[in-house]
Amino acid sequence: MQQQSPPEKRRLGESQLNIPATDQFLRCANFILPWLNPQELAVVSRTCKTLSLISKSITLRRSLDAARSLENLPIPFLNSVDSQRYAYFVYTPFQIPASSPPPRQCWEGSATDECGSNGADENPLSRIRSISLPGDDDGSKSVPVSSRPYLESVSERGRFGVSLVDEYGCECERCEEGYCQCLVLEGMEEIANECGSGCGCGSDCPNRVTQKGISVRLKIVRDEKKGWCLYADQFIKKGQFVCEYAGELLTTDESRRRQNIYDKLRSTQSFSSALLVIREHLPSGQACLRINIDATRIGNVARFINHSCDGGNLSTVLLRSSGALLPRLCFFAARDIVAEEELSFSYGDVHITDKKNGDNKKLNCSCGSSCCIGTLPCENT
Ligand SMILES: C[S@@+](CC[C@H](N)C(=O)[O-])C[C@H]1O[C@@H](n2cnc3c(N)ncnc32)[C@H](O)[C@@H]1O
Repeated sequence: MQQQSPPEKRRLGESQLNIPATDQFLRCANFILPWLNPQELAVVSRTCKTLSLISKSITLRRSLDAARSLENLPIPFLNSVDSQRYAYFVYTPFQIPASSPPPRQCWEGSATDECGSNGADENPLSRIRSISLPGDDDGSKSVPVSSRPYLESVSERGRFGVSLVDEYGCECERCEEGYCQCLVLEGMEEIANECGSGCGCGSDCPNRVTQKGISVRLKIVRDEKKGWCLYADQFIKKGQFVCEYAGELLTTDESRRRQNIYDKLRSTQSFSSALLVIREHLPSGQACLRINIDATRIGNVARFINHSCDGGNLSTVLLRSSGALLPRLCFFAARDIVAEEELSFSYGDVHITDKKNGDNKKLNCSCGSSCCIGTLPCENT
């Protein structure tokens, strides 16, 4: 009688058993460790030499790209000041709805290629006259927002985008650079516009400058006084798009709740927050709408842009694209910027005057400009 070959299932099982235990261990470690945060990674690395080596290589690769391959170019961390190799946060190139708790995101070298989903996609917003960026203190800083005819849309850029769509948009098959009805939407004169998901044109439309992601070389450099700072790593021409301020969109109640937590954290440990408040003012001058973007836990490289009392070298533009309901805050070069220059903007011009309660909220400013006031701008959120 002819002997039957063993069933397919059994053969697979046998070949799995043939993988040496060390290989299985390494595969497992390489799969799991990129999902860990720095504290968890440190704990794991103390357990054995192999895990220590894997953790070190993950740390090195993380320091080479803060953007986790989610931008067009890698954005490295450089630190000659202390032992911190990188800042840990979940990366999103776009505004996303608030997420509590923050999702896990695979981060080693190439997040999406090697680890599949990057976690942030598990997470399921006129006229503007001022922006406030509460720092580690309890305050926010108001700055005037300039408006210029630049272009964009969040929703088309992928799964992170907030897709609150209206039906406005051009019907051009191919828009001319700088000329399209989208660039001047009626009743939206205070906000810069660009083509977007409500338009007939495609993603290669020349009037969608900010939809193509970060296209200038940037780096994140550690400073003894200011912490991490965003630097230009190439010449950036005046008017060129640099990046948008991406993070979690919060309700005002939630932004106040988080700011209280951040303030407490700052009083007990070295902690940097990046909660930006954008205020829309009525013609009467009264604030009527605010957009709160928190890049502290989930954000992009804009969270590393520090304050400068002289206004800095970046201008902030509130930008709305056709088809997207909410505007986004985008940074453009306010003048020609040379490589190795720190990127900065003014957090505002409101300073704590309350002598009784204000002192513990005041943060020293180290912008180094000739007009430095000595403390970071702030106001109550
Ligand atoms: C949006 S974060 C900027 C990135 C921050 N340096 C970091 O390490 O994450 C804002 C915080 O950076 C620090 N910072 C910003 N501008 C500064 C300045 N001119 N001088 C000193 N610290 C500054 C403050 O701690 C502030 O609360």
